[in-house]
Amino acid sequence: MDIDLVIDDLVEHGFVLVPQFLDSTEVRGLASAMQERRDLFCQAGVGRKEGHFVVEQIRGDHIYWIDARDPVAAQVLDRLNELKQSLNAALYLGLDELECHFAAYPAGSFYARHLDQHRGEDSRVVTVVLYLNSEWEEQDGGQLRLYLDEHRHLDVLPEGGKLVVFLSDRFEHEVLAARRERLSLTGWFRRRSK
Ligand SMILES: O=C(O)CCC(=O)C(=O)O
Ligand SMILES: [Fe+2]
Repeated sequence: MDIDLVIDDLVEHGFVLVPQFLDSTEVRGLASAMQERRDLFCQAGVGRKEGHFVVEQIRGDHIYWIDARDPVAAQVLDRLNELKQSLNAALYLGLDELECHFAAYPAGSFYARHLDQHRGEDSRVVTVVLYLNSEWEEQDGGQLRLYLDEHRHLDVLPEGGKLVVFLSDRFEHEVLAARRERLSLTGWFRRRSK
């Protein structure tokens, strides 16, 4: 990964794809570590605090919040934190904490169009999504649909090892239904609270 190119792309477009952030061995390792914890996954909800509900018509994934010290994810968290340092050095974003979870979308489930920033709260600055699906084909579906503007969208196939980075307040996006279980690690670099 050429970090300077990644940052140039992010500055120019507000998003960037890194097709091989992890190699296939790393993807399999992380996916099986994730599967070992499947009993601990909870159905994801929408909204925060009192306004937090499970609504399968909006999102059908199951998630597991990753502790920053969790050895299972140590290597990948190190890599993501390197990316954060570079983003801060180049763009003065003041990114601090990385909040992240594993997500498993059962076949047929999806996440309707949304923005990642919670209403009235702008601490999520940059979204990162890392896919953990070995041998994913076009016909498996499950694309991340990123709405670039009113007229254009980009469909990203959730192929293992691919990282998508985008500005959290800029792009509405959705996850299309897949024909197989779809695995990922999703995170947000948050801004230091003032
Ligand atoms: O898995 C993806 O491609 C995106 C997930 C997402 O939008 C989210 O968790 O907020
Ligand atoms: Fe999202």
